[in-house]
Amino acid sequence: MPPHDTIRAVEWKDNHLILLDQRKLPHAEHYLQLYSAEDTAEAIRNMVVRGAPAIGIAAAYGLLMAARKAFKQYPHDWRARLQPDIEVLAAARPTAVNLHWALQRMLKALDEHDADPIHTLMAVAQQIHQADIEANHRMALLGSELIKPTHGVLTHCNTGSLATGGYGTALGVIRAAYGEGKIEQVYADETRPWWQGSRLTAWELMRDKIPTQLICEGAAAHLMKLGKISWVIVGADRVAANGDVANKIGTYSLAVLARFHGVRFMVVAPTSTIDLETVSGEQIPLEERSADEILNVNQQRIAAPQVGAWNPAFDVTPGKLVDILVTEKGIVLRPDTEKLSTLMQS
Ligand SMILES: CSC[C@@H](O)[C@@H](O)C(=O)COP(=O)(O)O
Repeated sequence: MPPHDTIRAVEWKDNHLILLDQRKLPHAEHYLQLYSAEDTAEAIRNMVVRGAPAIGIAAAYGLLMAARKAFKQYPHDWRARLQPDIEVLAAARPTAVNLHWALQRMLKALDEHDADPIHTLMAVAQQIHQADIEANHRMALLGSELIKPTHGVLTHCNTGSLATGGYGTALGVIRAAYGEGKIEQVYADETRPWWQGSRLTAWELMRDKIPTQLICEGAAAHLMKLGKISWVIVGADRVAANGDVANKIGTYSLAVLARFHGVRFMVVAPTSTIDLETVSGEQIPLEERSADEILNVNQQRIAAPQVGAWNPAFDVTPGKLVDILVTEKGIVLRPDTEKLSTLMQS
């Protein structure tokens, strides 16, 4: 197996959850051991674990730990006792629908198989985890097939092994296409303010020895104008029924720039990220995080005294700016309500 397959940001071992602390990368590879839903929710909120599929997987294991505890302490009314933990997990971050999708899948399985609930939850959590890894590999093949040999591609945020069960969504496509000799150079946005590009994507790509250059988000238009890239390839935190895509702040700017410059725009996301109950991007809850993330770098204030900051963590790219959506069930050109509903029924 190639080295990138060995990174696991989320692991279940000896009945507890192990998370690679992504706040410390790339300087330290430090793993946290978690034993409760509260600690899991806190780890999701604080970005120990991040990326839509990875937080869904972590939440599933969080719910499993909560159920085991409730079942032991309150054998008669353990389901009711579980409710606060479900709510804490669901509220950890608002935008990635994978979190809610994973919790719903766990609860549905409980309703359908109440004979051995803990065993059922364990099996479903592990299945969610494994299915995500398989979906990544499938999407990598499908996405890579679309790429003709090119000088460069641009990606945003981190969508690799760290953001998923393993391998990655957009980064999985980039890995596969690079492996097939179709990409010479990856450009990665540094992704302010949390530096997912500089700290995480660059770390993953350097481990795989894939030629990568970081750019400031502000350099993207110039990069496109110079003809250095033919694709922008990104992930998603939620795809609404009409094809609108919520993803890391800055994704929308890239989509607008790409259309203007004749660069193609690919979104790579498993079907666990598609939310047919959310009609359009306008209804997607977009997380806003603390102004401190912008005002400070490494806990040191860099902004002038007294100035404030607005820190939206996600934006919405209209579906009409998406050239191709790649899912594990297949690809969708210019996603819209009809195409996504057909895809989800397939
Ligand atoms: C496969 S990850 C897709 C998205 O979750 C990713 O692009 C992203 O925006 C992550 O944001 P983050 O705030 O780091 O959780």
